[in-house]
Amino acid sequence: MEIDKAIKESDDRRLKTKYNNAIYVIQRALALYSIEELAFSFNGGKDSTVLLHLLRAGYFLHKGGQSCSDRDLTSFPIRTIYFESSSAFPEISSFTYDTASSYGLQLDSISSDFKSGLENLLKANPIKAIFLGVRIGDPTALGQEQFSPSSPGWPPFMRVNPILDWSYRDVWAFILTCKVEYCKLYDQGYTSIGSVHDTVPNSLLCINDSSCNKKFKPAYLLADGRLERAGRVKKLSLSIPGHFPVFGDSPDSVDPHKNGMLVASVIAVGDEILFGTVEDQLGTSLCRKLHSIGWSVSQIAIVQNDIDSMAEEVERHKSTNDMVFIYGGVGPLQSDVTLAGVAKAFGVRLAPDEEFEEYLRHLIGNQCTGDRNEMALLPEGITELLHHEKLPVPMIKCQNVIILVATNVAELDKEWKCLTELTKSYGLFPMMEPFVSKRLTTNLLDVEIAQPLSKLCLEFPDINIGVYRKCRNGSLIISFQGKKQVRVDLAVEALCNMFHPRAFTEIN
Ligand SMILES: Cc1cc2nc3c(=O)[nH]c(=O)nc-3n(C[C@H](O)[C@H](O)[C@H](O)COP(=O)(O)O)c2cc1C
Ligand SMILES: Nc1ncnc2c1ncn2[C@@H]1O[C@H](COP(=O)(O)OP(=O)(O)OP(=O)(O)O)[C@@H](O)[C@H]1O
Ligand SMILES: [Mg+2]
Repeated sequence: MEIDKAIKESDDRRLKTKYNNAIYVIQRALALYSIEELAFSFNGGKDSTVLLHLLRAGYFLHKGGQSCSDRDLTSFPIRTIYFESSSAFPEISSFTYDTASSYGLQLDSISSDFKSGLENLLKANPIKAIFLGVRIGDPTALGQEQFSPSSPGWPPFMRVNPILDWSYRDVWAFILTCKVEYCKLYDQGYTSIGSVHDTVPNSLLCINDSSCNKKFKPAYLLADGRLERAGRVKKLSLSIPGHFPVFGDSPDSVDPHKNGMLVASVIAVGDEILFGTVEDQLGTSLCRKLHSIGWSVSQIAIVQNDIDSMAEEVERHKSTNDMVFIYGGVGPLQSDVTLAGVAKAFGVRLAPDEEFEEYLRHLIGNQCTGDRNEMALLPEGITELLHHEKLPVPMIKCQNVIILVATNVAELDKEWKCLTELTKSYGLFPMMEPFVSKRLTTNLLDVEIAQPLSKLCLEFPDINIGVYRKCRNGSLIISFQGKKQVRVDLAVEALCNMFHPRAFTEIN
């Protein structure tokens, strides 16, 4: 069997381990179910292409056919299902059909949606388990194991995921080592393929030539596999945390989300802040930075070094804010609970991350007394590492939660600069229209201005009007913050018109 031979002859130890594990899962499935009870979900994508070859190898080895050649396997007995769609790329469809015919697959093309297609399939056939090319990191892989029953509400079958623990790099290592054919779209910059409506070439592979024509490098050259879905076109939607809207023009409500405003929150982690031993300066600095890119901040929370408290806080913040920034509690100490708290909030495990381990290897070399693998544990399937050449360790992004490693303001300044540069290249989060502000000072009493200000707030819901004083008996300072200069000016003018001409003085 050529595949098995190619892997055995390769000196890529990691690939051999991944291959052996996948073959083990396939052989378990072949032992547990009869051939008629199994199906393979194939759609011509790179992951299902890898799975096809693993299944052929696994079936072969299961049959004890070590000495057979590829050509002996002219037909493959596991029923193959393809959910055909009119919005699939023609290259994907034709690759699927061509591959099916080259490898003698019994292809069932299903033109209904996944759920009803599966219902009919299961009614008409004794199928009990379906092989899928799902990998950790795919949005649909959350919470799945190598054998996972279908979700509630889906027809009952076992999902078998032999390549669940494979990374993007592993997939390409397999394809290139075994020299198997793949859909040509992957040579044109596509790195993960959905429908024609939601997939474009991955801009991280773009090469601009002298004639300004866009060209793309092949998918296997993508350096950071976590960004394989960067070519999936995002569906913008208002009011959903983590989904970034385009800034709206007509603010008409006090809810910042409804105003098209993006809202962040900040979580500081550390008993030392709560003991009062250490003064938190990063929170204030971060608010200022977020404000400078037009984001509003809903809350700064300080959390003790405790996984459950951390998880509860993250869970609350991530569902009500577009972005959550966390600092503190990252490292190898027993008090460093941030990553475990984030993993718990998302309901995923902490798992060793090969790439993060590589960073640690460079950073701490042989000084590590514990298992570096254990130190490189990150929330599984939801983590992106945000590398920047100026940072020794990447920042960590888990969906709409960004974990910063800064421990003081100077480090935060540097990290923020890197973050905004990365944002410009990869669109981590949008830079919004900056706020404009005006401040007035007055010797009027708070009881005198309380009512007029309440009225003003109702009249200008798009302007944040705040009042504070620097000492109990000092003058009042009134601040106006908004996105449109003309609205801020109008609010200021409206307030001034309610009192005598010299009641307010503008300050910087
Ligand atoms: C054979 C098969 C079985 C599936 N089983 C489930 C399931 O049990 N639960 C579920 O939520 N989605 C299931 N899905 C849907 C996938 O999780 C996912 O939505 C789909 O593969 C790709 O989705 P997209 O085209 O919306 O990106 C299944 C899909 C296929 C092809
Ligand atoms: N239309 C479909 N028909 C049959 N199986 C499908 C279909 N869409 C998805 N699948 C199954 O779900 C798996 C995961 O889909 P996913 O899109 O993540 O991977 P892929 O299509 O193989 O590769 P890529 O990530 O490059 O698109 C596939 O490997 C395949 O097993
Ligand atoms: Mg796909």
